[in-house]
Order: sequence, then C-alpha cells, then structure tokens
Amino acid sequence: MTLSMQRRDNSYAALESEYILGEELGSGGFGKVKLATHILTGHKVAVKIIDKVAIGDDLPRVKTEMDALRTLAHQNICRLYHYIETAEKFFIIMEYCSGGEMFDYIVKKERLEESEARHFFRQIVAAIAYVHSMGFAHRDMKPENLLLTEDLQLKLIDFGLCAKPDQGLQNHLETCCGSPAYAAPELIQGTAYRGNEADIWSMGVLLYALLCGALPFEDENIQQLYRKISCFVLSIGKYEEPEWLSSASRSLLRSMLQVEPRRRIKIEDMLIHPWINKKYTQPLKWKTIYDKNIIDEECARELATYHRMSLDDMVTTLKKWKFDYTTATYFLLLQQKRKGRPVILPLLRPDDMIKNRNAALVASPTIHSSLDNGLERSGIDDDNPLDTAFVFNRPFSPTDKHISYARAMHNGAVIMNEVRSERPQMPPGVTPVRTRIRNVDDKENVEPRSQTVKVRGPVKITDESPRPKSVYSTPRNNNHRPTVITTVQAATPESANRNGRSQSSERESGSTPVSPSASGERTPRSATKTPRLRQRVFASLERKADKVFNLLTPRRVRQDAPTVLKRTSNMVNVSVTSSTDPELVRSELVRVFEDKGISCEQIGWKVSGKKKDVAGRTLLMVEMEVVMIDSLDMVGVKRKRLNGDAFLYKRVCEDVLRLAGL
Ligand SMILES: Nc1ncnc2c1ncn2[C@@H]1O[C@H](COP(=O)(O)OP(=O)(O)OP(=O)(O)O)[C@@H](O)[C@H]1O
Repeated sequence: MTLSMQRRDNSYAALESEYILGEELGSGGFGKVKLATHILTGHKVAVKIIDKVAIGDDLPRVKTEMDALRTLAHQNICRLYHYIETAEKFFIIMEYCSGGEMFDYIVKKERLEESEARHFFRQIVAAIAYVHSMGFAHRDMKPENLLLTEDLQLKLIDFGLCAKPDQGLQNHLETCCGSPAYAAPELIQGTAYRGNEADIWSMGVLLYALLCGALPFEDENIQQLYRKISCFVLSIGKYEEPEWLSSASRSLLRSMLQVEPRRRIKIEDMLIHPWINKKYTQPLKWKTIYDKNIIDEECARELATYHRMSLDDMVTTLKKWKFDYTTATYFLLLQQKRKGRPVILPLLRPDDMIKNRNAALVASPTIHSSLDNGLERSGIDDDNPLDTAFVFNRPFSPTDKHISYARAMHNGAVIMNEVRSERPQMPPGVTPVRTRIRNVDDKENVEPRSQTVKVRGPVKITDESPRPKSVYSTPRNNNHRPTVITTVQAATPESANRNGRSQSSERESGSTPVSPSASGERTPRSATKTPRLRQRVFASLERKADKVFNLLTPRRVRQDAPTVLKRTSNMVNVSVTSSTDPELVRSELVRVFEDKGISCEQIGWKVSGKKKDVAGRTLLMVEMEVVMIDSLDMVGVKRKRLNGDAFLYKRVCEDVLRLAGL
C-alpha cells in the first residue's frame, strides 16, 4: 500500500466500524457526498465528507450548516443523523435521498404540469415556512439543493449559507450569497436585506423553473445576468411568461418576483394562496412532525437492549441529541418503524461483526420474512445487499430474530446465495428492478406510507456486470468494477479536482415577454411548445439523439481505458443514440468537448469535461458515460453533473450532444 493510500485510509478510519462507504453521489464546493451503509441497521445513508485543509477559510460554513442541521428537524429537510469531526475531516451523515436532485427530475420531464409542480412546491413552501419560523433564512434556494426520496418526497439540503440573525429575521443581513440566477435584486444591488424576503424571491425563481423548465433571468455572462435583473428592477425588462401558465400561477410568480422586498408576498400568505391550495382539501401542513422532546419508546427500548442499558437511561441519552452513532441508529430504527418493518437490532455490536465477518453461522430463519409475504416492501432497497438478504428469507421466529440478523450481517454473500436460489436466477451483480404504484389523491396530506406515486428508480446504474454475449471492453483490461457496496472501503480514490464552484447560471434569454393569458392548467405539452424558450433542452435533446449515429467518427479514442462498458436498463439521465458502436460514440464525445474548448479527460467509458471562465475558475464539471442500453442493445450516454450550476450543465450537455450530430 502506498503512503498516500495509507493516509487516505487513516482519514476515513473514523467511519470504519460504523459505516461502509460506497459510490460517490455528488460533490459541491465544499466536499463530496458518498453513499454508505449504516452497519448496525443495514440502512443506506449519505455521508458528506469535507476536507479541513481544502475548505480553508470557508470553515465557518461547516459550523453554520451543522448548527442549522442540529436545530432543524422537518419532514422536508434532509435529516442529520450523525456528525464526526476528525483532525483532517468533517463527516456529516445524513438521510439518503435516492430519488436524486429535483433538477434532474425537471430536466427529465422538460417541465412539470402545474399539479405536479404544486405537489413539489407545497413541500418547498412547508420547508421554508418552518425554516423561517425557526429564525433561519436558507439563502441558497435552487433546484440542486432539493433532493427527492424514492417516493418523491422533497428534502431541502445545503444549509451552509443560511443565516440566523440574533434579533430575528426582521433584522437586515449584508453578506451577498447564493447563486446569482436565484439572487433577489436587493442582494445584487448590494443593499442590506432580510433573509426571509430574499428566500421568497429565490422560491419564485424555483417555481418558474418547475413550471417552465427554464430560469426567468439567465445569461452566460454574469454581468449580463445582473443587467437583466437590473432591467427588470427598473421595469425596462421582463421575464418571459409562457402561454401555458395559468393565471393563478402567473399571479403567484409575480407576487414572489416582486422587486420591492416589502411588497413581496410573505410566506404566511403563500400558505393560503389559491394556486398553492388548488384541489387540496386541507390547508398546507407546514409544521414539523418531529418533536425533540418525544422519544419513540419501541426504538429506544431496542437501543437500550442492545447497549444493555435501562430504557430510562437510553431515553435520557437520546434526548441529549448528540448526533453520534446512537442518534443515527435511533433515527434509522424510527424510519424502519414508519415503513412497517420490525424495530430490531442485532445482538452483536458493529466491531464484533467486523471482527467476526467470517465466523461460523449459527441460526437459520431470518427476521424479515413477513416482508416477503407481500406485506410491505416499501423502503427496502433492492440494491442494498444487506437489505436484500433480509427480505427474501424464511418466516420470522421471535426467538431467533437477533441471531439471524447477526448472521445476515456476518456473511451477506452466503445469505445472498441462499436467497438467489429461492428467486429467479439473475447474473451476479444484477440488481432486480422493483417498481411500485401506490394509491393516493391528496399526496401531501396523508401519511407517507399510503402515498401513491410511481417510484423512480435510484439514479445510479447498478448493473455493472458484463454479459457474455455483448460485453464491450477496452483491449487492456476486462475486469469489471465491483458492485456498489461489497467491503469496507476505507479509502476510495479521490476524484480529480472537483472543487470548482459555479459562478453563474448561463443561458441566453434574449426573448421578449409573452403577454399573459389565462390559459387552463392542463394544457397538453405538445400544444405548448414555444421556440422562444430555448432553455428547454433535455427532452428535445433526447428525441434528437437518434441522429448521432451517422456522424460519429472513431478518432481520438485512447485505447488504454481500463473499465468495462456498463449495461443498463435504468434510463435516468441517459440519452439514447441510434448507434450500436460505443467506441464511436465515445470518440465523438471527446471530439466535441475538445472542439468546444472544454478540457476533457477520458477514463474508460467515461468522458469528463471541465468548463472554465475567462479567469480560469472552474464553472462546471460534467461526466458523460457511454453505456449499452439493455432493452434496445443501443448505445446511450449517461449524463452526470459533477459540479457547478445546474442550468449551465443542462446547456453544456445540450450543446455537446447537439454538436455530436443532432
Ligand atoms: N442526502 C443526500 N442524498 C443523496 N444525495 C445527496 C445528499 N446530499 C447531497 N447529495 C448529492 O451531493 C451533491 C452535493 O451536496 P451539497 O450541495 O450538500 O454539497 P456542497 O459541497 O455543500 O455543495 P454546494 O457547492 O452546492 O454548496 C448534491 O447536489 C447531491 O447530488
């Protein structure tokens, strides 16, 4: 092991006995976020890893984020479970939002129907009403900071720029922060402002993005962007109002995108706004469903048994809200309970489990069999080996619950093999696809378990196993990468320089306003396409992608890439080409990146591009991975924003794929 690897090992040692690190979920200006498994419960969590040296002067931002996350507990705010600080790093362990970024959802849908936009926006309003009621302003509202759970519940993240003025939100703030495209005019003008009023403006931009699939003010050049917002402020410019917007949505947007902060709609008035409440029978429930003073007895009892403590002592411990491993386990047990799963911990402690990974197994039936009888599988992650082991086993006997859980923890591979023998055979590493339809009318005002939304699969591609018939591999190495979580990954390679931060949102608007019209809410999309909204891209991009094929050329492909081409059936963020030749597609991606002056790096089937501004600052990092689409046996391109502004990402992807022959 090299010295640098050892160093990395040590820096992750704090997580070793408690979490198993997995793939990278995303990265921001302040670190990266990885998927991980909480060893004791087997649940997935997200771990934000911040390097103390790399963060430098921005250290206070971590403190701000931690203070906010410790205080704020709301159903639409990503839950903090555990916080670890070491000499080198901060680890922020949070609720895992498997549905990806809200932005990708908008992109996938091009824009949202008003009813769907309302479903999401009500959750944004609920989160911000709560944040403001607690004396905080978020100050960085944008679609990248809104994540989705697998059942399309929205979670606000990234409280690193939030503010909590000592004398309350009526007090003025001065620091200009957030993304320029979402920034209120008073921030851009550099005057003192109120954080809550600035949040309402950003929410207006966000609602516009949901309804129109574009931003109201955009420009490649940040000064031009400011100029556009200033023109709007001076009433010599307007944002475009597409004709498909209903009169109620226009009126809400106008009241939020109100230049004069005092005249901007207040969050209390938004809660009762007709557009927000249309077709909802109950008022928006914005208050938190969590009470820090109430501890769930069943979860506390299970923890007390595990730690060999009295229930009272455990309740006292939990109420200290230390955000340590016990707090994390409590929250995960609570989550388990809400999903109708047994509230059970193993007899062994994580350290023992790791030491005894290969110990002989002791008992047979496992605990989660009731789940297998079609009772309730919600929340069980098919692509989590530990969870999967629990789901498809034999009936539960109360006496052996701990032993069998421990068995599953000890030797997932053995259990998995047993499991597979009871299920249709699948190639190793292939994750079964699960879809669920739930049943609901009023999505927001019912308990999460009874909600009915079609579940989107997780964003990542989990099928990484080569298929005998159609494996495309580079000449030097045929090894495929391991599946997502198999062993403790004390160290994972750092991605090359992902610390660039987006400076601006970039898109030329240049369009004149469309006169308002009171069109109905459910205008079919086909009838509402407006060429003026040039920002709407991905859907059209995907439709045109089939033209890539004929224009592909095989030049400039490095033949030394080590990884195997992935096959996928997961179409999230994947553009289909009509090509059957992945090498051709890859070489064309490289060519177009280079032609556009975007520096690019090719690693296996992934082509990463980095766009910089004139001053050499990284504005955006994007990754395009060539994949084979299972059902079609065609080549696809999977897009991923590594860093930087989402709408700039959208534009760059559009350009790259268009120039590649559309
Ligand atoms: N809880 C989570 N579940 C799933 N993915 C997550 C989670 N938290 C963050 N991510 C992913 O990681 C990305 C970066 O996270 P985050 O915005 O918190 O980092 P940051 O360094 O503060 O970024 P920024 O530069 O925007 O401030 C997100 O955009 C998202 O894609």
